Amino acid sequence: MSRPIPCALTIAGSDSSGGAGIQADLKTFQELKSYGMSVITSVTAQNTTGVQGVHHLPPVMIKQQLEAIQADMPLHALKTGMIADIRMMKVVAEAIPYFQAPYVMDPVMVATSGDVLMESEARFYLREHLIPLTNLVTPNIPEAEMITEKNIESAADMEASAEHIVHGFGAGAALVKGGHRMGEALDVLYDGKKMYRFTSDRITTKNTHGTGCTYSAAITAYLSQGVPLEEAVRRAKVYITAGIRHGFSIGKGNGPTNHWAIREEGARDECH
Ligand SMILES: Nc1ncnc2c1ncn2[C@@H]1O[C@H](COP(=O)(O)OP(=O)(O)OP(=O)(O)O)[C@@H](O)[C@H]1O
Ligand SMILES: Cc1ncc(COP(=O)(O)O)c(N)n1
Repeated sequence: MSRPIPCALTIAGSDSSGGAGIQADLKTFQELKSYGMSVITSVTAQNTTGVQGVHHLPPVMIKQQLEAIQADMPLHALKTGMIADIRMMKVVAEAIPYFQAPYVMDPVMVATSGDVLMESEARFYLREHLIPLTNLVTPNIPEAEMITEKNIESAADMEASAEHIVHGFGAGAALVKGGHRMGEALDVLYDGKKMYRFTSDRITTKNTHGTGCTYSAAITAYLSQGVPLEEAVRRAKVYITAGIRHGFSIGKGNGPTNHWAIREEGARDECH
């Protein structure tokens, strides 16, 4: 019998410049050979310099998109990115259990440019109602600090934060990303039993628009193919590191990562 086609879904905002959000996720799914689907939460007018405008879709339209997929499409893993307010989060929280597929949450709060992408009071809803539904949450350091209300200054603090997100808030696993620290690019994964560290050399570049979206989309793609969590993160780290290394100097601000970079680099394993 032939294997089913791996199907992955992103529930996120649209980035008109194509480097982050829905566009980054679909490019990543495609590159990693999972069939990509999308539920759009908000449309942003955005480029490499920042976010110029945001239009939120009515929650009923988000619900309709989710129902359209539930009614007809197979699904093997899903992720969420930008979900700006509580009304949208409620619709998503109701839908997730019906998919019965691994759920990866990128808790998008603020863009690289500093623009706010989630209402501040929504973070409590996200923490109480969405995090317990996840198989994996992928906060960067400021997001992990926001969730746990504790400062992170060291690698040990990152590990404590990942444990807190799992045991304190009910995430299936937590990947705390160190892109915002100096030194090597260290991420820590805690799966409820074991702690793992993933590191790569820090690349000097300003082209990091969409790194978090792309990384979580790569993890989702691998999970949709049945790859176990730790291995999915390991492979996704290789993918995002290549993407950052070959990022595009386009636009006047922070350029996007390169979603096909892994083809240039081959399967070189760059993370340890
Ligand atoms: N300059 C860099 N060199 C190498 N790896 C990096 C660099 N910046 C970020 N990373 C890696 O990219 C991945 C995304 O991490 P990051 O902390 O940037 O997420 P994020 O802040 O959510 O991303 P975004 O920029 O989309 O908000 C992590 O694996 C991180 O270690
Ligand atoms: C629609 C959308 N979703 C997510 C991000 C975060 O990505 P980044 O932090 O790299 O700007 C973004 N800028 N836009």
